[in-house]
Amino acid sequence: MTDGITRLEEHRCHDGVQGFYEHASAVVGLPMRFGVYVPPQAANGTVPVLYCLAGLTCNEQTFAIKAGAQQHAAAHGLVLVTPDTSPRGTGIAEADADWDFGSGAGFYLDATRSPYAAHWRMESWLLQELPQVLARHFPVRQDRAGILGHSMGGHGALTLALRHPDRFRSVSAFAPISAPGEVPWGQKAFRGYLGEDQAAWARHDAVRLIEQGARVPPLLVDQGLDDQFLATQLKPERLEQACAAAGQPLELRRHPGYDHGYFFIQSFVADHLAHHAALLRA
Ligand SMILES: N[C@@H](CCC(=O)N[C@@H](CS)C(=O)NCC(=O)O)C(=O)O
Repeated sequence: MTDGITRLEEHRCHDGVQGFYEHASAVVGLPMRFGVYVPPQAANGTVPVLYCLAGLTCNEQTFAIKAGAQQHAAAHGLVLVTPDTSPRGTGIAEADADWDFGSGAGFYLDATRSPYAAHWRMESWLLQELPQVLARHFPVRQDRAGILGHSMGGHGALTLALRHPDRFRSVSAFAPISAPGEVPWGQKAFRGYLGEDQAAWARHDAVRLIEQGARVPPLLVDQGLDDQFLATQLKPERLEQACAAAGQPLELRRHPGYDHGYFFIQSFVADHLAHHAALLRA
């Protein structure tokens, strides 16, 4: 333990440090893990922070290991934070039954339904508690935060930014679940975590939030056209329609031949880091 966080691993990486940490989360009521990449520029003072949210079945290591983002964070002087995707070790047997719900599938919201409400408090952890932990232990500028995510994490990046526009200066996504209330992954999660209240679903649905007037800085979204989840779960055209109708700036790039995985992400991650750096360092 070091004043509230446990250091699990640290590795030199592109002249900075990639670490993985755990802290006793009061909000979640369990230990929570996260990765932090500190770029070399942080030796001279605090730098902007970019939260990187991963998808279903992932944890705090997945984006850090597979996306290849550190070299670009080192070039731009950004701290990268990779939170775990759900509480772990909750003792709720049904939470480990499916790969697309429960453990590894927190959907970046606070559950209101039993038994999940006790620990599935990902939004409060990410917005309230984790930033304070980061401020105490890492050289981050609290007033310069961006957020990106992949798939379920893309949903998280879009909805957290739309719900808390004062907190994020830059937003982007890879293959996000754009309209969770309309697709099986999102419907299963919302039913399990929120119940049948459609108004509650809408508060965590990027398309619905934009339709209802929420706005964020210009969005960058990349989507592979050979993504096996494109038509059934992701529906980028719904995001495109909502943004066009609302006047929300969106650059949606469709890439022939790319699938859903991290080889797609690492092919375009440089553009995302540049997008965030331009807005965070301005
Ligand atoms: N387990 C699912 C796939 C889950 C999946 O593709 N997860 C994505 C996020 S939604 C991911 O990033 N997986 C981890 C990886 O590719 O390393 C299946 O078998 O269809």
